[in-house]
Amino acid sequence: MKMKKLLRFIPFYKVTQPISEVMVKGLSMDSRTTEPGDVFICLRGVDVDGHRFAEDAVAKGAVAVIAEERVETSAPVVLVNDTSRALAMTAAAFYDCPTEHLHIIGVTGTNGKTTITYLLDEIFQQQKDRTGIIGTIQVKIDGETFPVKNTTPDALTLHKYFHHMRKVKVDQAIMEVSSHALDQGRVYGCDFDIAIFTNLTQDHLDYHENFDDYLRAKSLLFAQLGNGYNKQREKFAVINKDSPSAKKFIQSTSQGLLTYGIHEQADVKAEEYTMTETGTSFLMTTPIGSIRIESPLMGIFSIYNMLAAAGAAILSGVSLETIQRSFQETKGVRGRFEPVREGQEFGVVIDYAHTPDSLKNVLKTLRDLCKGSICVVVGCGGDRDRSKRPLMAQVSTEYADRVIFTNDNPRSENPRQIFKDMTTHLNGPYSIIENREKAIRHALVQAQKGDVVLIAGKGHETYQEIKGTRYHFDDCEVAKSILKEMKERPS
Ligand SMILES: CC(=O)N[C@H]1[C@@H](OP(=O)(O)OP(=O)(O)OC[C@H]2O[C@@H](n3ccc(=O)[nH]c3=O)[C@H](O)[C@@H]2O)O[C@H](CO)[C@@H](O)[C@@H]1O[C@H](C)C(=O)N[C@@H](C)C(=O)N[C@H](CCC(=O)O)C(=O)O
Ligand SMILES: Nc1ncnc2c1ncn2[C@@H]1O[C@H](COP(=O)(O)OP(=O)(O)OP(=O)(O)O)[C@@H](O)[C@H]1O
Ligand SMILES: N[C@H](CCC[C@H](N)C(=O)O)C(=O)O
Ligand SMILES: [Mg+2]
Repeated sequence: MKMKKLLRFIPFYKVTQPISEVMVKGLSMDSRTTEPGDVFICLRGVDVDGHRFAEDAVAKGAVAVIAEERVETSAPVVLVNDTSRALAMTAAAFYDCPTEHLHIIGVTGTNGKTTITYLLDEIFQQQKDRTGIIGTIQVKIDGETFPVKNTTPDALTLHKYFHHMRKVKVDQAIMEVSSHALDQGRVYGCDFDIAIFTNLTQDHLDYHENFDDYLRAKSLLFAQLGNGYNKQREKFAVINKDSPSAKKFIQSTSQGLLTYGIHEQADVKAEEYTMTETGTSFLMTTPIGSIRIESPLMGIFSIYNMLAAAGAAILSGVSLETIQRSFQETKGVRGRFEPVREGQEFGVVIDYAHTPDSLKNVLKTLRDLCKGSICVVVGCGGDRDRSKRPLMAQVSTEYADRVIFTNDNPRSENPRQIFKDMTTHLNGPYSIIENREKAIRHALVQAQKGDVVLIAGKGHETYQEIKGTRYHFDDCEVAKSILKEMKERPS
């Protein structure tokens, strides 16, 4: 592709050398993986400034550099005012604007994003649509899976996946949009057709300065709705009306609106809901009619997730009967309220709750269902929001009968410091067993008939990151093997 064509969506830029003869084979934002013929884009990162690596990239064969300031290099430099946006715009140009041709649903909010994307995946697959999912667990395009580094990939990787989705004729692209991604412009220029807001509670205050900044980042998805290249299709925001932040999200968009909720007046609403040990039941009222939903998914938070998914599905033309069937047959999502059954007389649940609000929701749900006592095994991630640690610890002692604090992913931090942050002002009994396997074993061995053990925080994760190394660790696998051992050698 000609350099000029690559730059066609960037409204104005300056060049240090003529670029009319420059031919581009690819794009790179990382000098460590730059290949001959690439254009290197210098991003101002959270940790380092990519401008420092322009020369390295050119030495590796980059034919031009896109930067915000002059950099010492023999290759032509294109000067722009914002390289994050330039990355998104050149990625769109290079991959021939895939988002313009795809029907894309974006989901944002503190909790529920992964679950909603999988609920939508199941709904669309009921009607034999081809789907593409991008999110925390993996990228899955028409059944083919790819591992992920981030919940929302950088703009370049994202456009590669969108391009692939277009090639394999995906009907519905469904993706999670994190606040980091919105703040860093990873989805800038993506032409979302539907944007879903789940809820906003505390998380990521290590990255965002305060709650308002976190809210502002999340609301960018709605503020940017309709800014894409395709003006033909109507865009919609799907908003949880029961969230205290609903009004701010509604105000941030000028596009179509569909609301959902349980308590407030909303377009898609759950009424007459009941919970049992086998799931949830409610009457779902919608602009196209009412239908009874029976689902194996547990907890009020699951009803919210179903309402959000139903809202987006209705806007995408799916019938209520298809939605009903899908919610009834759902397999749930890996690591989200996932039961582990090895014939034991007590319940074991694996859940990805790693925020105060999600932990509270899951524990409250268990409290409503469990006749015995509840034991929680939980920790807090290192190099992440420190201020959520005491809150998660407090929720644990408040809603569980037995509390075992253990390692999550300590990352570069000393686990003792994490436990200290969790427990300094904590009332109520708890124990600390640093080794996660030992903590799970302790909880399972102590459990009595009718009790429930909740293993929280890591859900689907298959690793534990300690001091820069990722060791294989899978809560479900560990719990299963201990339960099997207990069955074979009862004490
Ligand atoms: C803190 C954070 O968000 N970091 C993200 C960010 O990286 P960064 O800005 O720190 O990059 P950097 O290391 O400073 O480098 C700046 C630039 O220099 C380049 N570079 C760097 C070194 C070098 O030798 N050569 C070189 O060219 C880099 O490629 C980059 O372009 O941009 C990268 C590309 O998009 C992300 O992969 C990376 O995510 C890291 C791995 C991360 O852990 N992020 C988490 C916090 C995150 O984003 N989480 C959300 C989900 C949260 C949730 O919902 O719970 C997510 O979407 O995953
Ligand atoms: N609607 C909801 N409201 C509150 N908590 C929820 C909701 N849905 C799920 N949860 C809780 O949050 C946990 C994470 O759910 P899920 O993975 O769907 O969220 P996410 O937004 O994708 O999280 P992440 O930001 O880590 O990717 C679940 O395991 C459950 O405990
Ligand atoms: N997307 C979240 C996941 C947290 C999961 C938890 N297990 C942890 O490692 O803190 C984050 O990166 O903050
Ligand atoms: Mg997720």
